Amino acid sequence: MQTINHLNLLREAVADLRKSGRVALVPTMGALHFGHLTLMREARRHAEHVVASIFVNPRQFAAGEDLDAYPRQLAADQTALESEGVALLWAPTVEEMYPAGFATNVGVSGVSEGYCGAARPGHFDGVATVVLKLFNQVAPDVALFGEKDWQQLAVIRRMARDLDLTSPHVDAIIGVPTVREEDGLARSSRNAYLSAQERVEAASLSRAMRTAAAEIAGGAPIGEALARMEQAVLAGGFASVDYAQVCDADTLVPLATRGTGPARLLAAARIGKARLIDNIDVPLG
Ligand SMILES: Nc1ncnc2c1ncn2[C@@H]1O[C@H](COP(=O)(O)OP(=O)(O)OP(=O)(O)O)[C@@H](O)[C@H]1O
Ligand SMILES: CC(C)(CO)[C@@H](O)C(=O)[O-]
Ligand code: BAL
Repeated sequence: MQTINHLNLLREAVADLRKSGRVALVPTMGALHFGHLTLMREARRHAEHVVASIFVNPRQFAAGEDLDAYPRQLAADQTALESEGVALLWAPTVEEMYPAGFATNVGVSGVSEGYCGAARPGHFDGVATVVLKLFNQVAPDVALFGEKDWQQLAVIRRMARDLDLTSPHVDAIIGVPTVREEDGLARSSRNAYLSAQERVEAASLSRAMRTAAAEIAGGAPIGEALARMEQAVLAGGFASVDYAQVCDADTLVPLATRGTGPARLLAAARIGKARLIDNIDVPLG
């Protein structure tokens, strides 16, 4: 596996790969875990060559967030990617991604607003800007993202439709189901912030979400099920719940009552130094 830090070298290397097949892009911020590696494996089912990127994107961290503390472990990540058969790692510096004078911002209205967009001002502009740059830099045939970041996936899909990011750039944005620990906790680089006790308590989020989704599917009023869920998450050891909401799975418009289309329960909650997010399907009753 080649690790590349300069855009001109990236373009040459990707052009070489393209001679012998399709290229899949898997963008990450590093500190790789089994969720990421699942994305790499899935990518290999869609293309002959996998390009992974590792870039801790300053523009998607709001003021006062964990940009400096975010785990960085390039050598271990390289070993893991190599063993997954990744062809090329794109690991630009901040200066390479955002040269002096950089002045463009990509904003996606609607789906970016609310939920994590409300709690993290500017976050999804930062995500959309860097993902559009990554698409232009790599020009992949397909790109893969995790459903763990459901709102992020909705933002990227909206941007791809709106900005005509179709072949030969990106003709497929593929969402990969959330990979979980045995106790249900969604795998996340930020789980590394948890103490041993917080790690045990953190499972209460997905547990309470499963209960709420089942209650709603069984006919319970959404507001009441969410109120019980919040109580359970706080009793389980979380300090606060940023949001807990049932919404239309595609548009993310909040639902007060369960309709007939796909619905998703989205939540974010804080425990210790970590702010964890999760989402699950709300099945039709
Ligand atoms: N548990 C998981 N299952 C499936 N995909 C995942 C999982 N965790 C992360 N991903 C996906 O991997 C890609 C890179 O994510 P990222 O590097 O931010 O990792 P992360 O674990 O989500 O970190 P963070 O703690 O910052 O949320 C994203 O598309 C994300 O949705
Ligand atoms: C998509 C992404 C790599 C953009 O920086 C990031 O938001 C992430 O890791 O989910
Ligand atoms: N996994 C989403 C990236 C972020 O939280 O900034």
